[in-house]
Amino acid sequence: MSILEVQNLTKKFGGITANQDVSMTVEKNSITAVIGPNGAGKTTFFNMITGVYQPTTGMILLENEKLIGLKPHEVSKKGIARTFQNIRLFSEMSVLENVLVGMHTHIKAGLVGILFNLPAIRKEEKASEVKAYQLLEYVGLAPLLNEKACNLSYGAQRRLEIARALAAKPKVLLLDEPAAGMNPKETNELTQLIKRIRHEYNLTVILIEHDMKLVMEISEHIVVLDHGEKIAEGKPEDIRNNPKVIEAYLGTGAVQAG
Ligand SMILES: Nc1ncnc2c1ncn2[C@@H]1O[C@H](COP(=O)(O)OP(=O)(O)OP(=O)(O)O)[C@@H](O)[C@H]1O
Repeated sequence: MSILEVQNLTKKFGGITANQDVSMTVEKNSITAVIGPNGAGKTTFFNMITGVYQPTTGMILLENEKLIGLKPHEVSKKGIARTFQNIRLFSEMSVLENVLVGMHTHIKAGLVGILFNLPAIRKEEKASEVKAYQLLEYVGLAPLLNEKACNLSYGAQRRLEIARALAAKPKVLLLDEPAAGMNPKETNELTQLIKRIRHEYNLTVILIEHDMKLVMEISEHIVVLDHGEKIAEGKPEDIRNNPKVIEAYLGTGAVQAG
């Protein structure tokens, strides 16, 4: 059963066509990778799904509901969370506070309740802290809950971003280059974490990633973009041997030459 339908997405920035007529169907509870050379249009594609950019043309449906026209926080409320290529944590805030920020879409307290410190609000805050702590335990960061985010190692910051995204209780989680800058050990831990999250949070995961080992190990479905267009899609074994894909990565003539 599909959860996300992307139909004929095109995005133009003036004379540049960043995405041209890109379609994709994402199965519920699956892991899909979006790959392609630098500048292929991958981040633009994520930005359209998450409401950062509106497509020039095309349609996006989450469980048959249209997402076109929604702002990023509205898309998040519908159930799509993401992490960013360049880590976007609140660096001066604690690890726990960063996760609490991710929960704000689900906290019911109104301004009046917060201002007057009502008991019901205090109870809700306490419950949020417990949930945030559980998420930190899950990603292995509980011992560091009071540490400033900027003091964490690179790999730990990426895991914190994932915990913060999970705090929004998403149905679909988009990860933009989650392994960028990680060493092989951290990448391996991340791979296991993504696999666990998918099962235990009943999530659908879509990731942009340049680390092909991770992509091939983790994905059930791969979509390949080049110059803004989808040039291939399929299972890892099909993509690995697809001449168009090899050519896109290695340059024209590579397939014939190889
Ligand atoms: N806001 C923007 N204004 C103008 N052009 C843009 C904008 N965002 C992206 N582009 C252009 O769209 C094209 C696709 O960029 P995009 O960042 O989506 O590629 P990418 O596949 O994510 O690249 P990378 O792997 O290097 O992150 C590029 O030519 C880029 O310069």
